[in-house]
Amino acid sequence: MFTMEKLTDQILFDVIKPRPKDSFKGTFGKITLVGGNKNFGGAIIMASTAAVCAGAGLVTTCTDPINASPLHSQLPEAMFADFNDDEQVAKLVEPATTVVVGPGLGDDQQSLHILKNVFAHTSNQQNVVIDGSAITLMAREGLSQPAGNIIYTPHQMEWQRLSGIKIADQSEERNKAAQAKLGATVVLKKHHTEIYTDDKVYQLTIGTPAQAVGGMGDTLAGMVGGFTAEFSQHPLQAVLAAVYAHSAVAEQIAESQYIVLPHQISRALPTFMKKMEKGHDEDHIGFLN
Ligand SMILES: NC(=O)C1=CN([C@@H]2O[C@H](COP(=O)(O)OP(=O)(O)OC[C@H]3O[C@@H](n4cnc5c(N)ncnc54)[C@H](O)[C@@H]3O)[C@@H](O)[C@H]2O)[C@@H](O)CC1
Ligand SMILES: Nc1ncnc2c1ncn2[C@@H]1O[C@H](COP(=O)(O)OP(=O)(O)O)[C@@H](O)[C@H]1O
Ligand SMILES: [Mg+2]
Repeated sequence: MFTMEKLTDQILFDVIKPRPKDSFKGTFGKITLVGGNKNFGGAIIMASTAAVCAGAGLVTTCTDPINASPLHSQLPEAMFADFNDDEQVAKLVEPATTVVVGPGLGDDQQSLHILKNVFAHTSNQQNVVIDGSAITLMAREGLSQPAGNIIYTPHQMEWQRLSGIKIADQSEERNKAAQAKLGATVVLKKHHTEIYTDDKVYQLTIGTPAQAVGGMGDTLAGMVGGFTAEFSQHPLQAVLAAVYAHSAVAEQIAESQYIVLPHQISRALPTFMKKMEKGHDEDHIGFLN
């Protein structure tokens, strides 16, 4: 059987490198995020903020039009599209390095229609991060997995819905078997998140209950999206680094705060990543200091 490999900060140094001088925004990937219905606009805004702050080159957010102004007031770097416009969404999904679908999408008929449209336009060259409502809808409606390098980011209940394994029965063996059936990467979120891949199972050994705040997973989905778009040569490493960085930054913030607001992680990322690009030689004790 597989033994879990514990993730260390080495994954950050492996993935986060100085940017090449001869580069432009296109070098760092295009990401299209789809989600945020009338009630859950915050979820897709948090995911988009994470993607921008993680360094994705071009970020487009497909969401309910009611969220356009809040999105732009929080995050002028992101472009907006109406998620009800099937043709426009298709045009934004097709060329993306990474697609993130699900944060705040909701689970009604409109949400399902939007999800099916996204799934119809992904391709195998892309990373497709499937989170939140998109996982719940896939499970409920029995949707087939779309084309792409698929990365699911379920919490334990979403994983129960998708895999059929009850939370109490979610052992490493059962989870691995379910992952193999899907042929996708599964980031099973909980205290000490586990990442199931074709070859190995990884475990996060950092992270804090100060992260138990709504929007924390939406932020992770945006970071996973941002990292896979930006560090697209090594998508699996990028996923692992995003998961590690998310909790490493949270732990630092939690040293002086009782809870961590998800957007604070995103806003701390540019400074955090600057420290990481210098590699192991530098004194990196206290990532945010
Ligand atoms: N500001 C916003 O707009 C927010 C929107 N959100 C969106 O709301 C939608 C529904 O997601 P939810 O996760 O809230 O609801 P779900 O109904 O999908 O999952 C929550 C249920 O799962 C159970 N559960 C068991 N183990 C759990 C675990 N380890 N972590 C979390 N829940 C666990 C909970 O008790 C609860 O019954 C998603 O699209 C999500 O992205 C949430 O992210 C909250 C913030
Ligand atoms: N007690 C905890 N310890 C460590 N991490 C936690 C804890 N509680 C929640 N988290 C993290 O917070 C995130 C919650 O994700 P999720 O439930 O999808 O949130 P949301 O959908 O509200 O954004 C996951 O990354 C999870 O690992
Ligand atoms: Mg979630």
